[in-house]
Formats: sequence, structure tokens, C-alpha cells
Amino acid sequence: MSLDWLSAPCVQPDTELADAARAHQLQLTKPPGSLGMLEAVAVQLASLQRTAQPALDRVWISVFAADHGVAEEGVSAFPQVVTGEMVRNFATGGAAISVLARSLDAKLDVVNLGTVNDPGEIPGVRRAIIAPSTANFCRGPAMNEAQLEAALAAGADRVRAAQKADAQLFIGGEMGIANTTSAAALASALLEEPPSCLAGAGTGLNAAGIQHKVTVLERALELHATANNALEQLRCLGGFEIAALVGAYVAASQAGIPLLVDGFISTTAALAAVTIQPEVRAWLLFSHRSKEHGHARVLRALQAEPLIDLGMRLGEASGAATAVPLLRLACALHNGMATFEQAGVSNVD
Ligand SMILES: O=C(O)c1ccc[n+]([C@@H]2O[C@H](COP(=O)([O-])O)[C@@H](O)[C@H]2O)c1
Ligand SMILES: Cc1cc2nc[nH]c2cc1C
Repeated sequence: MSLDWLSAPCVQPDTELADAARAHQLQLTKPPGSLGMLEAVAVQLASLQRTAQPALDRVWISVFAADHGVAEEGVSAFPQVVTGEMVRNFATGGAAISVLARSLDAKLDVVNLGTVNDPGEIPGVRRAIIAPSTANFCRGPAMNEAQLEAALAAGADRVRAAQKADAQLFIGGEMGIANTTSAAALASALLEEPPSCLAGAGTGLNAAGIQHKVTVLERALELHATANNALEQLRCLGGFEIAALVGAYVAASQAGIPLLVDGFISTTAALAAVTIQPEVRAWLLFSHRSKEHGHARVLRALQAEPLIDLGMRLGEASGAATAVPLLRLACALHNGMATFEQAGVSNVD
């Protein structure tokens, strides 16, 4: 196996279709720009989907689950068994993302990359087990090279499945107790910013818990200070599900499938993907601003403006799924509104 595929070129967005979509927006019966970000996302989707009439009838959601060795440092409000338990809940339909995917008529694809509490074979869950968990990155690298490659490839594999299903949008989600610690560590290393700027409450730590998390992060970042490129930082500080998201983001951009990025962990994976392959950036749309402390900082680094801010902090692709109706409405407006000429409405001189 090799990681050369990560630097292969991405599909180039169609700039002529983007220009045409922008011109079309100016003809619709509204003051220019009055639909705000709904106009911008319709233009972006037209250019990415290479069509004058963007659409989101076929939405694909892959949720990657995995456990983290750093959980043993007491950095989460919840016990590690929850990761495996939630894998079952995703598949049996009771999780937030299960309900959202059903409501959207979207495909929900659940991938177990390795949980300490192994739920075993479950209908509707793809087993792509790498190890029961990553190693505790306070003691050594979270992953060895083969594990990193396998996790990246697991993400790319789900993009191939989405492509076969002719998906018009790929959403990546994650589940993993302690993964806000891993994402904060990775974001801190990528952005060269102190962990205190990126560590937050996760599933519900109090102030003392967050302070402890910062101390754990400082130890880990010192241990891995020599990791000086994004892939090595991902290997030392990331998680299987975070690396799978990185692989999915790069592969979808190479396959020409638009991406909707979820919360703090997913956005940190997107930052790693863009650092590894800058052409990925054009393929990203951002759903929401998570309540997790570090999310705003990572969004800013990507110059990303998310669509909604509802105080969400769940992960598992729930924020992205919640934004899909807005994206669908943006497409409906772009495709269905009358032009000034068609409606006989006077335009500015
Ligand atoms: O997506 C987010 O912004 C987000 C913010 C806080 C927590 N989470 C979810 O909560 C879990 C990680 O929280 P923690 O406290 O165990 O690190 C993991 O399963 C994430 O999906 C997700
Ligand atoms: C119950 C629960 C559900 C989740 N979904 C994503 N992260 C989660 C964390 C917990 C604790």
C-alpha cells in the first residue's frame, strides 16, 4: 500500500458553469444577493455538479466509528463503551443521524473501524476493523503506518460506494468517545496554536475537566513535536475515524462529489485533508458552527462560513444532515424562480 493517491489531482470545479449560475441568480425576481448564502451555495453546487440545475435527491452519509487510546486519560464525560453501543444504535435506527437520514431519504452507511466494546456483526454495519482502538497518544503515536493507510483507504472505499450509487453529495460523520481530544490535538498541531484554543467540553466536561484535557493535550503535543507534516500529525494524534474522513474528503474531491462537512471533528479532518491536498478546499461546503470551543477557530482557518448555528455539538453527521433541507431549498430556488423577464417584473436600470 502507498499514500501517493492522496496527492493525485482533484476534479476542477467548472468555472464557466459557476459564472453562468451567478448570472442566472442576477436574473431571478429578487434584489441581487437578497437570498444571501442560499445563492452562493446554489452557485457552488452548480459548478461542482457540472450542471445548470443543481440537485440533492441522492445524499450519501457515511458515519465512521472508532475508539481512542487517549480515553484512558479521563478526557471524556462518557465511558468508552458508548462508542460500540452507539454503532448498534445507528444501525437499529434510534440515533439522531438514523432519524435525520430517514427524514431526508438519504443513504446511511455505518462503518466500524474498531471499538473496544465490539458490537460484532450487525446488519447495516460495515466491519472494517483496524484495531480495537488507537494507542494512547500521550505514550506514543496513535497509529502505526499500516493503520493510518488502512483508515485512509476505508474512507476512500466509502466514496467509491457513494459514487456507484450516483450520490450528488457526500457527508462524512464520526463517533468515538474522546475524539474531541484527538481532533483538538490534531488541529493544534496543524494550526500551530496552543491546545487551550482548541480544547472544549466535548460530550460535557466541566471547567476542571477541560483544564485536565488541556494538560493531557500539552503532554501529547510535546511528545509529538517532531511530527512536522499533516500526514505524520494525523498518524501521531488522529483517530481511525478521523483518518477515514480525511481519506473520504480527498477521494470525493478526486471523484468530483461535493462534500458537506459536519462539526468540530469532521472540520478538523477537512483541515488535514486540505493541508495534504489543497485542491480539496473547493469541494467543501460547511453545515454548521458547533458549540465545541475550537470549531470556530478551525472554520476560520479554512475561511469557511457555515450555514447554520443552532448550538449543536453532537457529531455523527447530525449538523450536516440538518443543513441538507437548506441546500435543497437553495437548489429549488435556483432552478424554480422566475426571471424578471418571465414574470414581467421591472429590473434595475
Ligand atoms: O461534532 C462536534 O462538533 C462534536 C462536539 C462534541 C462532541 N462530539 C461527539 O462526542 C464524542 C466525542 O466527545 P468526547 O467528549 O468523548 O471527546 C464523539 O462521538 C463526537 O461525535 C461532536
Ligand atoms: C450518547 C452519545 C451519542 C453520540 N453521538 C456522537 N457522539 C456521541 C456521544 C455520546 C455520549
